[in-house]
Amino acid sequence: MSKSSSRLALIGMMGAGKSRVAELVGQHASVPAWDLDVLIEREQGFRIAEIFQRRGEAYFRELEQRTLAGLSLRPGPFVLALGGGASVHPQSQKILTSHFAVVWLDAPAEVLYQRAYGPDRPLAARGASFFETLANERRPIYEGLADWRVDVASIPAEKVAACILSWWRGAADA
Ligand SMILES: Nc1ncnc2c1ncn2[C@@H]1O[C@H](COP(=O)(O)OP(=O)(O)O)[C@@H](O)[C@H]1O
Ligand SMILES: O=C(O)C1=C[C@@H](OP(=O)(O)O)[C@@H](O)[C@H](O)C1
Ligand SMILES: [Mg+2]
Repeated sequence: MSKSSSRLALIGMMGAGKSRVAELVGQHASVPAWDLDVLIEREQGFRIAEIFQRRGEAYFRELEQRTLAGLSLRPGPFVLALGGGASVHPQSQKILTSHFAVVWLDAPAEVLYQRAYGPDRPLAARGASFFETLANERRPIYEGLADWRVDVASIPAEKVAACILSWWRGAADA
């Protein structure tokens, strides 16, 4: 791989397992695992749903972009779970393309919705039909950014993490 592969970014729709799998990859590879949403919540002192409610989605998207830009300056190795919408911002796409090995966790929208539905995710709370439309809109973006895609529909998070780690090690050696 021509770009740096010492920073690994997990992208994909809500419910794909990015947060859980990043933790597992971090543990198995003995590298730090960061979660963009957690970093934003810590910095802001509010949960994501509260940030959406108080400041709106556009404000949250700027926070995602700024936080990702900050992380891209940190030396690797580390693994980062993005939020599902964090790879939509054009500036974030540039950062991902130039500073990260990018893995897309993919599954059909129905599967992801079942996993994502709940009060913590304001956009999943808008219902299955909105979720599916959003997933279809974002699909080409994830596809364009990904160095590798993994189908997470019917394999457990532990196995997803093992597959990704093995791919990452291969990418680092390439
Ligand atoms: N491969 C998987 N198979 C089944 N459930 C999973 C898998 N990966 C994650 N989950 C579960 O799905 C939910 C969403 O996972 P999470 O890591 O928060 O996803 P994301 O960060 O992509 O939104 C959690 O309850 C998690 O335990
Ligand atoms: O897809 C999105 O727009 C969002 C995904 C969430 O993260 P996960 O993908 O980790 O659930 C979180 O950033 C926020 O609720 C918005
Ligand atoms: Mg997450």
